[in-house]
This record gives sequence, C-alpha cells and structure tokens, in this order.
Amino acid sequence: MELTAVGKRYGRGGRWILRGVHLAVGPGELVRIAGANGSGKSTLLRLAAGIERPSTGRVARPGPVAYVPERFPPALPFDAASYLLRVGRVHGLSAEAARRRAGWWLERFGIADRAGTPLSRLSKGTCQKVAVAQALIAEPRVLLLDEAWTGLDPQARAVLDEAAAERAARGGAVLFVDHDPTRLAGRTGAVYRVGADGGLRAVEQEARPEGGPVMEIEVDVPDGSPLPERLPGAPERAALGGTAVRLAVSRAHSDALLRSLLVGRPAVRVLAVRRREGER
Ligand SMILES: Nc1ncnc2c1ncn2[C@@H]1O[C@H](COP(=O)(O)OP(=O)(O)OP(=O)(O)O)[C@@H](O)[C@H]1O
Repeated sequence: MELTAVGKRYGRGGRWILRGVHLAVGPGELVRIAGANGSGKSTLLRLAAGIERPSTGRVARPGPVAYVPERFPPALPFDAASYLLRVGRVHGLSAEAARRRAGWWLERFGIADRAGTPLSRLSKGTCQKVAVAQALIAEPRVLLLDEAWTGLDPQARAVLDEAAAERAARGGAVLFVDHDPTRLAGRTGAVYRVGADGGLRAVEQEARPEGGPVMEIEVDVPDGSPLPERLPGAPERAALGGTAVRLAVSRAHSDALLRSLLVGRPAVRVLAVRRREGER
C-alpha cells in the first residue's frame, strides 16, 4: 500500500491536515503512526482505507483493505455472528467459510456466548472485539488499525497483538495508530509521526525505549552490500572494519532484528550476539 505526495484538508480554505505525505507499507511490514491528538492520524488511516479521498496526491492499494475505525458504529441492525458472516461474504468468503471464521474469532476473543446478541446491546468492549474480528475475518492483504486496542481487556489486546503479527508474517501490510510506544515494539519495522505542519516523519526508535538492556549483534556482509535502511528497532550501526557491522538495539527488538537479518537481503553471517558491556 502506498501514499504518494498525499495532502488532505477538509473543505476549501481549510487547514492542511496532511501535506506531502509519502508512505509505503510493503508485504510483511508492520508500521506504526504516532502523533499528538488531532494531528491527523485517523485522517491518514481513512485515506489509506479509501473512506476519504486525498485533496492532492495518490493512494494505491494492492487489493481490498480491512479497517478497524477509531469509532465502530454499533447501531447496525445485526447480531454479532450475522454481522461477521456478512462481512466475510462481502470479502468473498463462502457462507460456510464465513460462518466458520466468524465462530472462530468470536471464540478467540472469548465472546462466543454473545454471538446472537444485537450489536446495539453489546458492551463497549465486546463491540470493540467485534470491530476487530470483522477486520481479521477475511485475512486481508492490508490491515489498518486505528487505536484498535483501546477498550479491549488485556487478554483481547494480546490476541490482537498476535493477530496483527500473524497477518504480517503471512505477507500482509499492517498500518496501525496507537499511542503506546511499546505496542508491537519488537515487531514494528518503522514508526512515523504526523507533525503539526501535516508532514510525516520517521521516528528514530530509541535503542532502549523501555529502559531495558541493549543487545549487540555483529554481522558480516560477505558481498559488502549495505544493510537495509529500515530494520526492526532502528538499531545503532557501527562499522567494524572489512565487511563487518555491529548493530545495537533494545532487547525488545533484538529477536525481530535477528530474524529480519537472517531472512532478508543482503545475506549476512552472524558473528556474535551479546548483551552490551556495562549492562547489568
Ligand atoms: N470530517 C471532518 N471534517 C472536518 N474536519 C475534520 C474531519 N475529520 C477530522 N477533522 C479534523 O482534522 C484534524 C485531524 O483529525 P484526526 O481525527 O485525523 O486526528 P487524530 O490524530 O486521529 O486525533 P486523535 O489522536 O485525537 O484521534 C482535527 O483537527 C479534526 O478536527
């Protein structure tokens, strides 16, 4: 999914909420959008979802997207199960597959006993689970989550963490807004912030966002190619002479970084993985 030179303002003469935004989220990537309240994060996701049209620029999607809006309309005249079934059908699932997956997600979120309850009578938290389930049911290639964890209980938040990571692991592009910098921290490839001027800037993820230990990973790149610009945890880099490089990253990101080095390009040989000296 890609936004190219995207600008957005509501109405002529309105202020530019977003300006000159370039953003690409490729298959297998998890990207977080941060920013102050009212900065335009939800606007960005609505543009990505195709619910709003950009005032300038282009938005390209590889196929249908699934989207959890900041506010889910519970006033739809369905019960939870038949709503999920309908969403599944809209996404091209057979009735049987849609029914099976609806049941599975209701089960996974621990709300199977609410399957027959009208959405309008569900509690806010249960409704949020349905909002999340409708986005996951069709295993979308693009998944957009606008503060989708808000209102979920800790167990359901963990299910959503897993589901988002699973989607990316299976080649989905996942773009999410969340205020918690530790949300999917070890799995997120990049973080961008919407600024007051409407611009989108990459946030250098700190080497130790949780104040935890820093891991050093030393790799050799036999063909001497540069490592990708974007790596999980935005590690600090130091040349070690020859074609070897030392990467320093928080413990929370080190597994994801190693995985991405081992499966990505250029091919690397891991020389050492250790906790940074002086760390307790
Ligand atoms: N449909 C609309 N019509 C006019 N203005 C709008 C509309 N939607 C959003 N805005 C304005 O655009 C700005 C950005 O809103 P948006 O909801 O995208 O911000 P946000 O970063 O998601 O905020 P929050 O963190 O509070 O959810 C705000 O000033 C908001 O009032």
